[in-house]
Amino acid sequence: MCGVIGVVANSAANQFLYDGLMVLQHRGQDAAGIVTAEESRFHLHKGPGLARDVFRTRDMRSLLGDMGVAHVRYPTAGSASSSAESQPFYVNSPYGIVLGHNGNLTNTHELKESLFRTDLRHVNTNSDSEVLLNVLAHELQVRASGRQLSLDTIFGAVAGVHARCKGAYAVTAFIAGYGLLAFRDPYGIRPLVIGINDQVLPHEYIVASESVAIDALGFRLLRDVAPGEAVFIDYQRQLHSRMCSDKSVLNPCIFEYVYLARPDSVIDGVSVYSARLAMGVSLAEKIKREFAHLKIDVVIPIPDTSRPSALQLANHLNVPYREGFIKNRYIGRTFIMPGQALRKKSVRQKLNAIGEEFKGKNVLLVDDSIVRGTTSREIVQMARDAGAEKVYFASASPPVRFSNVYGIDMPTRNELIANGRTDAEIAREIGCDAMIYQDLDAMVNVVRAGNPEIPDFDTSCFDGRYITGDVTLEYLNYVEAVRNGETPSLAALSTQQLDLNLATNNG
Ligand SMILES: O=P(O)(O)OC[C@H]1O[C@H](OP(=O)(O)OP(=O)(O)O)[C@H](O)[C@@H]1O
Ligand SMILES: NC(=O)CC[C@H](N)C(=O)O
Ligand SMILES: [Mg+2]
Repeated sequence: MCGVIGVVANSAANQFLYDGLMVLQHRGQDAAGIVTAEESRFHLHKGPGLARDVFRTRDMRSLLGDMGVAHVRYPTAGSASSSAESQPFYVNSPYGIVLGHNGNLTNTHELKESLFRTDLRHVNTNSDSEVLLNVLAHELQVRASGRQLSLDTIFGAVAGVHARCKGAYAVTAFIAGYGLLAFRDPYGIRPLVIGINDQVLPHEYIVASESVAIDALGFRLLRDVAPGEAVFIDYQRQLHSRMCSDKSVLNPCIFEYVYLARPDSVIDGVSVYSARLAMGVSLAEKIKREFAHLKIDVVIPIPDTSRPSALQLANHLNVPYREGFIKNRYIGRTFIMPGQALRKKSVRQKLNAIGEEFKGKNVLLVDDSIVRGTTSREIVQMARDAGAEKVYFASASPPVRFSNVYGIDMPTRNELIANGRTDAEIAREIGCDAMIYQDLDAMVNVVRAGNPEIPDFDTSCFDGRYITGDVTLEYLNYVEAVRNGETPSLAALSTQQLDLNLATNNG
C-alpha cells in the first residue's frame, strides 16, 4: 500500500511534501518521489529507497514551486527494485500531468491494450499506476477544448477513469498550469483525506493517504475524500469537488485498521488506535471463552503494530504485559519488504528477546496479523531459545487465506501460511503450543463501532469476498502465474489481447 500526498501552499511545497512523506514512510519503503509545480513547469525527483535516502539537499533545492504531489512506494505491480516504476509518473499531454497512486488496478492488461491500440498511448513500464495516469490523460484529452480546462472536463475525465478502471485507487495528481486533482475509487478501498490551513489567506490544502500527514504539517483535518469523489484545488486556492461515480459505496480495506495505517491516523471516521485496542479486547474475550484452560503468565507484543492490541488484551485478561521483544529502530517494516529472503533476514535483525521475560514462563505472543508466517516462525523460536516454557500465539486478525488484489502485496495463495491449513496445523507450522485467531465478524464489528455509517469493508484477504464484485478466479490465477514468473495463458484475457499476440506471433 503506497502513500500519496498533494499540497497547494502559499510558500515552498518541497518541505511540506518531504515532511509528509516522512510520516507516510510506513506505507512504502521501496521508492520515493516528489514533483513540485512552478506555474506550468514541473520539477521532479524520485528514486529507489526511503525518502531520507532519495532526497539530498541539492535535490530539495531543485524542487521549486508552492504546489505539488509526492509518493512512497510499496510495489504491487511491476518490480520492487526498478526505479522505473517509482512514482509520481508524468505524461506531457494533455497539459502535462503527474500522478501518484495507492492501490492496484485489476484490469491493467486490458487497459494497457486499449491505450495502445485505441488511444494510441504507449506505456513503457509494468506499473498499473502509469496505465492509470494514461487513462486519466486520455479521458481529459477527449473532453478538453483548447487551453480552457473547465471543471466539467476535469470531473468528466475522472468519471471516465471510473468507467474504465477496475480495482482500488487513491490518487493525487497535478495538471500543469491548472491545479491539484485527487480522487478515490467508487468503493473507497484505499484511504484519502483532505487537510486545510485556514489560518492564512488564501487557504492552503493537503490531500494525503492518512490524517497523520495532515497533523504533522500543522494542518487541520477537513474530511475524507468520499468514494467516487474527486476534489480539484486550483491556482486561486479554491477547492472544488464533485461525485464522479453514480454507484459509490464506502467499503474501506479493513487491513488498513489491522496493520497498514499508523495508529495515530483516523480513516473514514475510525481511529486506527481505538480499533486496535478494541481488537485486543475482542481477542481477550475469545480467550476467556475458548482458551480458559491455557495458563498464561505474560502477554508479549510483536513490535510495532500489535502493541495496542496486546496491551489491551493483557489488561482485559488481567495478565502482566511485557515488552519482551526489543525492536531495532533502524530496521523497517518487514512485511512490505521485497522478497522472502530479505523479509526473513530482516525479522531476525529487527527483533531480539529479553530472556528474563521468557525464562520458565508460559508466554502469549500477540501479533496484529499472520500473513506468510515469516515473523511468527522466527518469533516462536526466539521465545523458546529465550527459555519459555510454553509459547502461545494470538493474532488480532483472522487467518489470511486469500490473495489481496487491491494494493497489498499478497498475490499468491500458496505463500499464505493459513492457506489450506487449520488453526492446529498453523500452530504446528509456526511451532507454537496453541494458535488463537480473531473471529472475522468480531473484528468487523469492533472496527465499525468507530463509525457505524460504514456499510461494509473489503475483507477479501480473510474471506475471499472481493468487494468490487469483478475479481474472477481466472484473474487470481493469472496474477499468481505472473508472480511465479510464468507467462500465463491468454485465455483469461480479453480477445483484444489475443489478437495483439497473434499479430506479434505472425511477425
Ligand atoms: O506473517 P508475516 O508475513 O511475517 O506478516 C505479518 C507480520 O508483518 C508485519 O510486521 P512488520 O515487521 O511488517 O511491521 P511492524 O513493525 O509495523 O509490525 C505485521 O505486523 C506482522 O508482524
Ligand atoms: N501498494 C500500492 O499502492 C502500489 C501502487 C501501484 N500498484 C504500484 O505498484 O506502484
Ligand atoms: Mg509486525
